Amino acid sequence: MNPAPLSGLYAPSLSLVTDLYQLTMAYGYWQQGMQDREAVFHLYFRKAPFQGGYAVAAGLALAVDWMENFSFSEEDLKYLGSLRGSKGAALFPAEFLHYLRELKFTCNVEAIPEGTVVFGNEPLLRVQGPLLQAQLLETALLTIVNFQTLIATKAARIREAAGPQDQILEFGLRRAQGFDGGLGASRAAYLGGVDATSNVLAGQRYGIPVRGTHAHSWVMAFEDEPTAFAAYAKAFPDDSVFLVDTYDTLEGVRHAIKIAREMRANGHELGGIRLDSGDLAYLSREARALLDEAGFPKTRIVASNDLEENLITSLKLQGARIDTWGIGTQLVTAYNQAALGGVYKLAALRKADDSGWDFTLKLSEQLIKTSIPGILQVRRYTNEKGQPRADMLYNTAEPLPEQLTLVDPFDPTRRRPVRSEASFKELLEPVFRAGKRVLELPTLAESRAHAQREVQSLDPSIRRFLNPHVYPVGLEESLNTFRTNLILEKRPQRPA
Ligand SMILES: Nc1ncnc2c1ncn2[C@@H]1O[C@H](COP(=O)(O)OP(=O)(O)OP(=O)(O)O)[C@@H](O)[C@H]1O
Ligand SMILES: O=P(O)(O)OC[C@H]1O[C@H](OP(=O)(O)OP(=O)(O)O)[C@H](O)[C@@H]1O
Ligand SMILES: O=C(O)c1cccnc1
Repeated sequence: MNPAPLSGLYAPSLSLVTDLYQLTMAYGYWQQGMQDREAVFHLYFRKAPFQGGYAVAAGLALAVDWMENFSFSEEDLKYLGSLRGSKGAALFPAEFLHYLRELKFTCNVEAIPEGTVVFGNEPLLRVQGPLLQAQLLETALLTIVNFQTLIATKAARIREAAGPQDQILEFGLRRAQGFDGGLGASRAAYLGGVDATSNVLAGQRYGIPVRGTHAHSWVMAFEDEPTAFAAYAKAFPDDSVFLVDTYDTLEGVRHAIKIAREMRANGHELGGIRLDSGDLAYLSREARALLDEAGFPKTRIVASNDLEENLITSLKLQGARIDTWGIGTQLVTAYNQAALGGVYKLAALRKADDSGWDFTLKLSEQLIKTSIPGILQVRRYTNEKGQPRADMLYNTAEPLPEQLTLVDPFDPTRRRPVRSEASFKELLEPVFRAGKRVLELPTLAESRAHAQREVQSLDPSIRRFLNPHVYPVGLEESLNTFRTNLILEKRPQRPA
């Protein structure tokens, strides 16, 4: 299935999904005659979310869709034309609105494919093109990539805790940040490794398998629990999972077994039971024993109730017999980290006389917040098994030296020479050339499979939740020297 647009929820146009300042800057660039100066921006985050050791890149297909549809409709222009400054004059003059009407997307875009594991400071996207256009992409690209990457990473962590065999169902829509948050979260959660969603729109839109059980209200709507189970089994004789905790969980399991026997007599099998409260370790062990004794060793045990990766890990350590995890709130809201702080920074600007590049840098008191100049590529070095060993950021606008050395940008005394025979791949791939898409996008299921391979290829020390090992991401030495000199040049040198 083709990645369908997020558009549609908020018809008719999405090009106004932006912050006002992007448009005021665009007008200013146009007024200055700078609109077509070639610029390079990088989109990257600084720290992996959840105090983890990695992130799973996500959102590219949605970003591509948004960029392909980038244009201002008559309605958009009418609205922009109606905006007034504080003295009552039009914020944007008619000539500029006309310019926006005619504007065609002509940027070059490179991106790291969805599902790839990524680390702090690595550009997930690189946009090169006319300054005004590249600026106008900022907000939407960040909105898409920050949330998708955050949720895909959370899902990958939940997969890590559950292990490769267990089923993971995403149940979060009711707790999501609005319809769009729910839809986007279901997509990213699937990409990051869940098996199915209860979100029907996400199933329709993205081809994600839809699954579910039933609610307490179903049981409460009948005179007793066995009658409710029997009625559900009648409706879905081969697709029933009974929620057993409405009154008394283990009594509920016995009722489920009673109905499962009747189903079997009619040639059907109970799919599973669901536990949604109480001590899930104890109850799942007891439920497993009751089901096994009664001859239902294949009946699955689903658990839900505010679960997340650390709880799953703990339940497994406690010997829980849960094989299917229903995860809602904690996953779709990325409960313990509200947002990924990805940024979009200008890194190069063609000189006004077109004689070459000016590499640009955003200074900060904190070195981690000081940006990296250049037209960057990410090179991933791998070992003989294809496992990532270290990444190198380098400036593609400058020739690479013969002997490559990775330098830790936060501690230049930490350096690693690169063996000349080391295998590597370049992570940023061309997506748009002069506004035309040149990359065939993988399906969501393909990106999901890629994500699982990628996470598995990481050393367990980087995947663990508690104090993960820091994966080495270095600047190529000449880039690091260039950046340090640029920092020294830009930073005011105040006398002591
Ligand atoms: N064995 C366990 N070890 C650690 N945490 C558990 C265990 N069993 C359940 N939990 C978790 O404890 C948290 C608190 O559960 P809580 O007591 O609020 O729910 P409950 O009262 O059993 O059910 P509810 O309030 O939904 O009816 C939940 O996140 C649940 O997943
Ligand atoms: O706990 P989550 O991970 O968010 O998973 C989704 C929850 O949604 C459902 O119940 P709901 O929360 O509507 O009611 P309940 O808490 O009373 O079971 C379901 O039973 C889960 O408990
Ligand atoms: O199908 C389920 O069991 C389900 C769906 C949404 C939320 N909680 C549970």
